Amino acid sequence: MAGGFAVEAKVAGGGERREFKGKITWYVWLCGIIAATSGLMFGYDVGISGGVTAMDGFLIKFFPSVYARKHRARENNYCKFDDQRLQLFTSSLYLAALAASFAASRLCTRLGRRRTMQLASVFFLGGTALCAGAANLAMLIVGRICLGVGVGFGNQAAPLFLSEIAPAHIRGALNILFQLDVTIGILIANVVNYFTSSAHPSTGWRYSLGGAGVPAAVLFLGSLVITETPTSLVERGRRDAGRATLERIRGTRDVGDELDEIARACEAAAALSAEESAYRRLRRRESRPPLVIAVAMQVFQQFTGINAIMFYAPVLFQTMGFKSNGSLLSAVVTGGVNVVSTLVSIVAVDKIGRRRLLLQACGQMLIAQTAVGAIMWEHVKANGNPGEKWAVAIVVLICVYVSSFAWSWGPLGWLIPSETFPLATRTTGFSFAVSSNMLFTFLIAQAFLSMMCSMKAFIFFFFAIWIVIMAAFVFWLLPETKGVPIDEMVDTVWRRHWFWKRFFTDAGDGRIGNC
Ligand SMILES: OC[C@H]1O[C@](O)(CO)[C@@H](O)[C@@H]1O
Repeated sequence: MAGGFAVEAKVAGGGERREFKGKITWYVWLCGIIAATSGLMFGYDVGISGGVTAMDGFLIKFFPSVYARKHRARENNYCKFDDQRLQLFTSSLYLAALAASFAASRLCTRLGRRRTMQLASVFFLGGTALCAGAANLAMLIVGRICLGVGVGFGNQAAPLFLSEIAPAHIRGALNILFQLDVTIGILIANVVNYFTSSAHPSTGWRYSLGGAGVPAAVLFLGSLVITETPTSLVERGRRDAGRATLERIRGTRDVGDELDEIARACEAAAALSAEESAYRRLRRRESRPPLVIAVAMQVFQQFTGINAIMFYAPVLFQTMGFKSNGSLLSAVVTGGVNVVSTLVSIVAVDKIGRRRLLLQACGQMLIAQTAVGAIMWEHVKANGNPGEKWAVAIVVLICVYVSSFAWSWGPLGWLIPSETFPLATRTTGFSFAVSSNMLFTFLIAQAFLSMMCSMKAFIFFFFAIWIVIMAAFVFWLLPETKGVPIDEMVDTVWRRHWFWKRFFTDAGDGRIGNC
C-alpha cells in the first residue's frame, strides 16, 4: 500500500523549493475514506427526498391534497407536485445547512475538523430518528432541520480535513473522494427508494428516511478511529501531537520539514488574524478574486440544474409519463452514471486540468438540456406528455447531461474553492463556498416544482442559458490551477491573470498571500 513520494513546497518568503518525505500510508486512506462518509450522508439526503415525495404512502400521510391532485386527470401534468409545503420538506434541510455552515467555520478552528465531523454525525442520527418516526409534518420538518445542521457541519469539515491530511500530489484525488461519496449516497438512496416503495407501499418512506442513520453511524464510529489533522493540532498549539500525527499518516519519522512548513503557515495566519479577523480580511480588495471564484463555482454548479434532476428525477420522470416504479428505476440509472463519471474526474483532473473539464462539460450539458427541452416542448404544444417511448430518450439525454456534470462542476465546485484561498482566509473563505452551495441548493429545491409548473418545457432552456453564461465565465475569468502549489496561487495565478491582476498592488498582496 505504501509508496514513497516527495512533495515540492515553496519555502516561506523564499523562492527555493524543497521536498517533503513520506509514504502514502493505509492510514491516510482509512482517514480519508471515513471522513468522506460525510459526503455519503449529504448525498443520501439529496437522493432520498425526491423518491419519498413520489411515494403514495408518504403523500397520503403528510400531503393528502398533493396525493389527490397527482391521481386526478392529466391535463395539468406539470403542476401536480407544485406545493410549497412539499417543497419545504426537501428544502428545509438546506436552509438549516446554510445557517450551520457559518458556525461550522468557527467550530472547525476551535474544536478541530474531527470533532466537527463527529458533531455532524450526532445531528444526523437525531434528525434521522425524527424523520423516520415522524407522526406529523412538524416532526418531519424538525428532523430535516437537524439533518441540515449535520450537513452544514460535515460539508465544511470533511473537504478541509481531506485537503489537510493529503500528501500534496494526491490532494485533488483525495478531495474528490468527498464528491464521490456524495454521488454514491445519491445512488444508494435511489436504490433504497426503489425497493422500499415496492416492498412496503404505505410505509416504505419510513425505511427510506431511516436509512440515513447508517452513514451517520459509520461516521460517528469512524471519527473515534481517525486522527485530527496536523494543521488543526498545530493551529491549536499542540505541535507535539501534530508531529506524532504527521509521522503516523506519512509513515516516517522524517517529517520535520513538513511540520516546519505547517507551523510557519499557522504562525503567519495567526499573526494576520491578530491584526484583523478573517472576515475583515476577506473584504479586502486582494481577497476578491478567490472569493468571487469560490462563490461563483458553487452558484453555477447549482444553476447547471443538477439538483432539479437529483431531487426530483422520479417526479420529473412521472411527469413525462413513466409509471411510479419506472421513474424510480430511471433515477437509479442516472445515479449510477453520476458515480462512474465522478471516478473519471479523479483520474482526469490533474492531467486534463480544471478549465478544460469545465468547458467540455458546458458543451455537453448544453446539448443535452436543449434536446430535452425541445422534446418536452413538442409535447406541451400538443397538450400532452411525452409518454414512455420518448421518456426513454429523455432518460438517455439526462444520463449524457449528468455524466458531464459529474466529471466537472460536481467535484470542481469543491476542489477549486479549497485550493485558491491563502491559509489566512482558507476556512472562512471556504465557508462562503459551502453556504453559497446550500443557499442555491435551497432555492432550487424550493422553487423547481413551481418553476416546472409555470415554465413547463422552458425550464430546460432556462438552465441552458445559465450554462452559456458559466462557460463564458470559465473561459474569461477562471484561471487554471492544475499543478500549482497551494501556497503559490497569488504569485503564479492571480497576479498573472489578465483580469484579476488589477486586484493586487505590488506591495500589498504578500500580506494575504503566501504564508
Ligand atoms: O452529484 C450531484 C450532487 O453534487 C452536488 O452538486 C454537490 O457537489 C449536489 O448539490 C448534487 O446533488
